[in-house]
Amino acid sequence: MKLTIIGSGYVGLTTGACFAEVGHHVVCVDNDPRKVETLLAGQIPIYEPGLESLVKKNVAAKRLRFTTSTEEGVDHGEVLFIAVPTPPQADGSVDLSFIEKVAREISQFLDSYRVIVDKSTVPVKTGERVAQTIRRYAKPGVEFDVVSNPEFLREGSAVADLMKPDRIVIGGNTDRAIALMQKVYEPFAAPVLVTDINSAELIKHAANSFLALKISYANALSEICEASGADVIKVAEGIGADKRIGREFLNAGLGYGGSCFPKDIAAFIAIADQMGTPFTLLKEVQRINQRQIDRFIDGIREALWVLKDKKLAVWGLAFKPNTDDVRSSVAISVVEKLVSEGADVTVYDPKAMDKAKELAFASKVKFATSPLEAAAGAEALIIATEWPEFASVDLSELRTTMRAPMIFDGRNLIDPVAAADFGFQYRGIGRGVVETRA
Ligand SMILES: NC(=O)C1=CN([C@@H]2O[C@H](COP(=O)(O)OP(=O)(O)OC[C@H]3O[C@@H](n4cnc5c(N)ncnc54)[C@H](O)[C@@H]3O)[C@@H](O)[C@H]2O)C=CC1
Ligand SMILES: O=C(O)[C@H]1O[C@H](OP(=O)(O)OP(=O)(O)OC[C@H]2O[C@@H](n3ccc(=O)[nH]c3=O)[C@H](O)[C@@H]2O)[C@H](O)[C@@H](O)[C@@H]1O
Repeated sequence: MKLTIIGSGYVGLTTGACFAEVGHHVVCVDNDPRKVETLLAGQIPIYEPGLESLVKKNVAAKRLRFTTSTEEGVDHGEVLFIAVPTPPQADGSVDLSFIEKVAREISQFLDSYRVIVDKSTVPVKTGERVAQTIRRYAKPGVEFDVVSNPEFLREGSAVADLMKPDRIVIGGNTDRAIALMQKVYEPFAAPVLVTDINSAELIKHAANSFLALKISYANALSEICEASGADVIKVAEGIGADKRIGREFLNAGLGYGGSCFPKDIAAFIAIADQMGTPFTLLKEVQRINQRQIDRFIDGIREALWVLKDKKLAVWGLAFKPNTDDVRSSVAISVVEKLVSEGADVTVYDPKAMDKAKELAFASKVKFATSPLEAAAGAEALIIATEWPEFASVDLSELRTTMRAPMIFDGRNLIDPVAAADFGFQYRGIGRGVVETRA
């Protein structure tokens, strides 16, 4: 099929490449000329495992191309996917101006039937607004349908998630549009759930909120574990073994971050308020998430006594491993907090340093080229992102290079007993303080 993706970021580019991989002919549109130039030059603007080879292969096979022209995209695709940003506003509600703009742009070039699919994460009832906008600006009589097809991929495993999704949700109001959407997804051999548009939109916010709720549940447990001397990892294993609960997303840590959970939970709260059905449970989820980072910083301050002029190493800047994405990264919030209290911070991340260097905090920290270089002379090490490379650092070398042996492990990455054996004082999340045994 001929498909168009409007917005070629983390979601649009990966989706476009995966659609091309299963045989569709895909045009990816982006209104950022620099991004399109980069893509046309054969480079990938983001780090996502497996994406570069997929893009190159499908560009070479002439199933994937890039343009800045929405007109070309509308002309090409029988189905037009919208994958533009839906950022938060100050009050938590979504800024839908990118979606509205694309709807107007599409309507300008619409000559014959198209399915216009919202893949961006949007509040319930956005589809109705998109249809209304296109109807208002398009030529009279031109036919189209609007569909909601939320995306559930995770950064860091986006290609795998797209190629083998748990489910595909198609929210549509006409058989014609739903049939075309089923054809798009046929090659993926995944379970398809067909719903009305409003339900599909709600599924996305409800799914992300539930995952965030699971994380906050684990984080709330971590506090009781610390107070009682229990181990949150064992508790998570114990409850997660029940299939009705499941072990995934019960990892206590610094709280959820990234470009999606914080904004989507705020957006769901805002739309529920607007509907007159306040979702107060989610406000508690947010509160626990904030409390987790505050407690972590309190723990560092309590252990180190004074933060001013302390030489600290921070491992990890990305909001999670296997990505270079630093948007709303909790790791960066931790660094900013330490810097604001006068600490002398050196940071290292395997993939996210270039993106981090573009942010305001960058001028106030030093960037190292390896985990051990970051830790050289440090009076404490803070682990903020659970990159596998950090788990394999030689603890004996780490001990030798640091000035004082303290590890604050915000992601429970290091084995506390091993750390203690090598002479460290170790503080994880929900696992108490383990004193040095060396
Ligand atoms: N990043 C993720 O893991 C996931 C994101 N989502 C949702 O997908 C949407 C997009 O997110 P990302 O891909 O992360 O954002 P992104 O910022 O990486 O990409 C969006 C792209 O849209 C382009 N764009 C903006 N306005 C445009 C226009 N008028 N015409 C053409 N291109 C335009 C931007 O230049 C940018 O390249 C958001 O609603 C997000 O919540 C959903 C699932 C996963
Ligand atoms: O809507 C979205 O954009 C996406 O948001 C999340 O994906 P993503 O943000 O890429 O990453 P996650 O793996 O979900 O992690 C989000 C945050 O939660 C944290 N997390 C995750 C799991 C856990 O057990 N504990 C925990 O603290 C991570 O460190 C990270 O900061 C969802 O998992 C995707 O299904 C969804 O499509």
